[in-house]
Amino acid sequence: MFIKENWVEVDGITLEKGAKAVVRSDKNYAVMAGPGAGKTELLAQRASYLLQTHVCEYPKKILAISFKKDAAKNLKDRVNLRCGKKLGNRFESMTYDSFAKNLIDHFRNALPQEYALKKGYNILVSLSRDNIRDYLLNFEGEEPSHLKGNISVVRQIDMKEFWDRFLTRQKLPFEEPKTPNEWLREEVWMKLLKGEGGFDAGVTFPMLTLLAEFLLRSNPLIVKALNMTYSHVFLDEFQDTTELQYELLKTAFLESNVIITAVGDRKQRIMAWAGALPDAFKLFINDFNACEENLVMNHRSAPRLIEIQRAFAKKLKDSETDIIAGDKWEENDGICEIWRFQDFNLEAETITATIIQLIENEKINARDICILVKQKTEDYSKRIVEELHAKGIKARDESRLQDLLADDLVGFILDIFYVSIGRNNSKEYDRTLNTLIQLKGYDKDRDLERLITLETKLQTFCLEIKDLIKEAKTEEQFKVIIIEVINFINIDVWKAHYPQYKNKKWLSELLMSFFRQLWDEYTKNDDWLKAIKDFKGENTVAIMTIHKSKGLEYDTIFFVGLEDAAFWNIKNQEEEETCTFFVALSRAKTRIFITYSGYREVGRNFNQRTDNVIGFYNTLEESGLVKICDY
Ligand SMILES: Nc1ncnc2c1ncn2[C@@H]1O[C@H](COP(=O)(O)OP(=O)(O)OP(=O)(O)O)[C@@H](O)[C@H]1O
Repeated sequence: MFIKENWVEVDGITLEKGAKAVVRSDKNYAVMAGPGAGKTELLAQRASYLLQTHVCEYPKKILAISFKKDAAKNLKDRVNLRCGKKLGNRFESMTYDSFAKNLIDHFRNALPQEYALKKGYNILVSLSRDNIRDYLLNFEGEEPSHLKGNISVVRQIDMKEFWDRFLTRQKLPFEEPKTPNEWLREEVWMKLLKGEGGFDAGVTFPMLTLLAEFLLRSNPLIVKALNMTYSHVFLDEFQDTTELQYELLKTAFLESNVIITAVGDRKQRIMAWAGALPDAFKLFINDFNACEENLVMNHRSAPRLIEIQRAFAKKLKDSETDIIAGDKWEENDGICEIWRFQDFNLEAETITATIIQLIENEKINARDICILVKQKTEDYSKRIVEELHAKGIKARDESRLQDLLADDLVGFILDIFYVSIGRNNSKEYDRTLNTLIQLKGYDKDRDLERLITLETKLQTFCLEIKDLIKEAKTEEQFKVIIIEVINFINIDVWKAHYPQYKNKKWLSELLMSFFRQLWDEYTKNDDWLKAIKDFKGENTVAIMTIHKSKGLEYDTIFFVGLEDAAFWNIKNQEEEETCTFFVALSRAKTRIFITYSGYREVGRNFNQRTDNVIGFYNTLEESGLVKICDY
């Protein structure tokens, strides 16, 4: 244990002055900092400080809430790295969605009777709007009197708008409905909660967030329990907080002693379409009486790239101007080029040739290269992927696998596989053993005998399945191995530690999806080691949308298709689209290549234009730091 005064940053990291103050603070803080400022590192150091000095006193915990599963996992991993798994056990990192879901799953029975959610409910990703339409067409119940018995009024409601916005617009409980929309909202909610009227019982995450907020508001004892569990709360990417999420946070923590640290960057607010508040920081500072801190470092990008980011920050009327690059860079480091092509075949060939050159000559790992698109990954990257594959370079759309790869159980099973195929002197082995120790609740200093027994068990099991893995040539045999692993790890213990695995349906879908992906890789490679590496995406160029790239960083970024069709809504939401492009720009450490192709088979007209995105080109060119190449 450290005395507060003696604590210094862990692992040789030096934080800038403002960040140091936040790490040691006992006040609510809003930390606003640009890309690469080290917001994740700040949170990891703060967690280490709080846990190592016992400011977060045992058995209290720290709760960290992020938007994406991989961000939550990255933060958890970073904390474990900085202060060890034992202290890291008291750091819970989850997404907003899982925070709401955990509350509901733990306390479902405490929901007011009429809002009781059926056990085994589904999570609805998108509404079956057709379901609502069918429901209305077949409606035989008592029609609302104020609609004068005319259900056709309700049938005219814009279902998309209804589903996207209206369904979760208002806090629970419902008031007496006054309009067709309000009547339909209550009908749909009730049917979904109970799984009646042709609907399966299910809710969307925004509905779950509303329910969780209502649950807390109706049960002060649960709020008290939360406040007794957590002494500190961290909120990542705070600029993207939605109104529903913010209300949940307020109900949970506003009247408590919990100390909140919210970090984010207004310039990276790209979730307005999903309901992000216009200025979440301002609300937080007022409501929670939070102090403000602005960070000035950019540890990620080379100086010339920071300069270009600054031009876009200005466009976004961001006050911060003097961002400082890390000291590993020379003043003139950083490459930004605009590549203009007549057609997308040449674009694919040029990108591929450059990637080969980067890998072979510059020794950049394929994993440190990313192809970014605004949307429709397949449409914009298909030709490039074909070209890369033809040249023997792996590339894949990461979006589908992001959640799977961030899952603890999937990671653990993969590690066991890796160890079993003979890699027992590896970090994977240490990780597997440490996880088992943690799940069993053993103490490394006191439970020596138990530790030896556990390690022997692990080694024996890995030897047993080693032969099974070697012989597995069919899908059935592979399935048997997965079942063996699941039996070995005792899924009930996992469920006790990680509540998300209590949901049977979700768990079986997760395992199925993992099973299919890994088997698919094996059939392609006929080699388990390669299959595991490919599954993890090692030596693979990543392809994703800007939204999926949030929080990530790559040595080199290829942004494909700075064209009107990609930013089709820019006229209506210029600020949000600028933020989105800003996120793309700021993922690059060393280089970013931005492409335009006169002909590309996307959109209505395959001749691509740049009239609406011309402002982006102008800002890039005016920076004087961008080279333009015509092919
Ligand atoms: N104090 C520090 N000293 C040196 N490197 C750092 C420091 N803090 C962070 N880094 C490194 O800088 C990079 C960016 O850090 P991080 O991802 O935490 O930034 P961020 O503020 O979350 O960025 P973004 O908002 O763009 O996602 C990472 O590679 C990280 O390891």
